[in-house]
Amino acid sequence: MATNFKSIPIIDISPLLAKWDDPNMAGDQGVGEVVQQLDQACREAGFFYVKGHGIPDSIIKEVRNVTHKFFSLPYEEKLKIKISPTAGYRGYQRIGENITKGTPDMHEAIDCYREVEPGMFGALSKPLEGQNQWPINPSNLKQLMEEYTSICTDLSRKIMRGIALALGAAADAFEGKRAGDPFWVLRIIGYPKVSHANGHDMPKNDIGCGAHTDYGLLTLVNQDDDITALQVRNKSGEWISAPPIPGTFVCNIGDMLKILSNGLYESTLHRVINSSPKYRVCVAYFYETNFDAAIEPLDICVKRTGGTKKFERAVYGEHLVSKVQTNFVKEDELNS
Ligand SMILES: N=C(N)NCCCC[C@H](N)C(=O)O
Ligand SMILES: O=C(O)CCC(=O)C(=O)O
Ligand SMILES: [Fe+2]
Repeated sequence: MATNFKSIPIIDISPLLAKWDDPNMAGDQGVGEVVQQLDQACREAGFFYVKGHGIPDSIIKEVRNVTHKFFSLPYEEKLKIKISPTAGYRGYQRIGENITKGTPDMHEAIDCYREVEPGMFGALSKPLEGQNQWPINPSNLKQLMEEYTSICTDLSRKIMRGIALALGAAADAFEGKRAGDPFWVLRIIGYPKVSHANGHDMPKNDIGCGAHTDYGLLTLVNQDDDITALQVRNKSGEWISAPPIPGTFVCNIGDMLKILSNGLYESTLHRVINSSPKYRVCVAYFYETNFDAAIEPLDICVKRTGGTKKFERAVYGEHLVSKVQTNFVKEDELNS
């Protein structure tokens, strides 16, 4: 259950990474300390920073650099990889195209998903079938993002082992049928700088991304290191900033982990407001369960929360598809 946290904890996960594959990891003192910190962060905020993750700073920065380059291209250029339902909802969306709780978000983005081959999960995965649409410019964007995705997948799998232990489950609780073959989402996002019409601050809407929760297990946020824009809601409704801390990722838990933990951990509401005079980018990687996993509270978590299941079983792929299909639908279309 979220608390009235005022800041977001920083966790050095290097002891966990050193032992993630060791059958005796649960008994290791260093791992134990990381697990305890993960548990506290997930209970109190649902958000934490990780350092000691081992991913070279050069890759993290290059990912943001190419993102800046792509978004600075002319509009016609970006539209060459335009998102559409027939492209499996993959590709470029212009500012205001993504909608959160009925309001257009002031961001542009490239949405990428793990490849879904025709018929892979039957009707369930049909809307997302297709391959990612990559721009020709910057020429290294595709290769870099693919490499980055695979690095983030490995890192997330290891962090999830720590989170499994934090819940009192076996280290491999999120492998096998739950998340042994994890789905992933990558969002390459750009938030325009605050606009100054007629010398006044008159942004059409200042919300870069409206309040939402993420859909899966764990999100890794790689944000520009000089702009504070991401905000996280605490229990009393205050918005707590998650300022960039160089060398770290901001991590947060998603809806599937809320269900698995039977509410011991919550997927915390967050939003983005870029009120700086600079264009901001963020590359958000989402580590998810297996696409067709039927997710329900873990027995150990049900026990620890009084013996009653608080959530119905949910199929991750259904949750994702229903979100994706409404993210681009305008209010008037919804009501008609
Ligand atoms: N895959 C994830 N988590 N994407 C986050 C986007 C959140 C905004 C979206 N319009 C929404 O309302 O969910
Ligand atoms: O831009 C950010 O810092 C976070 C973006 C986000 O929350 C999302 O895309 O789900
Ligand atoms: Fe998010």
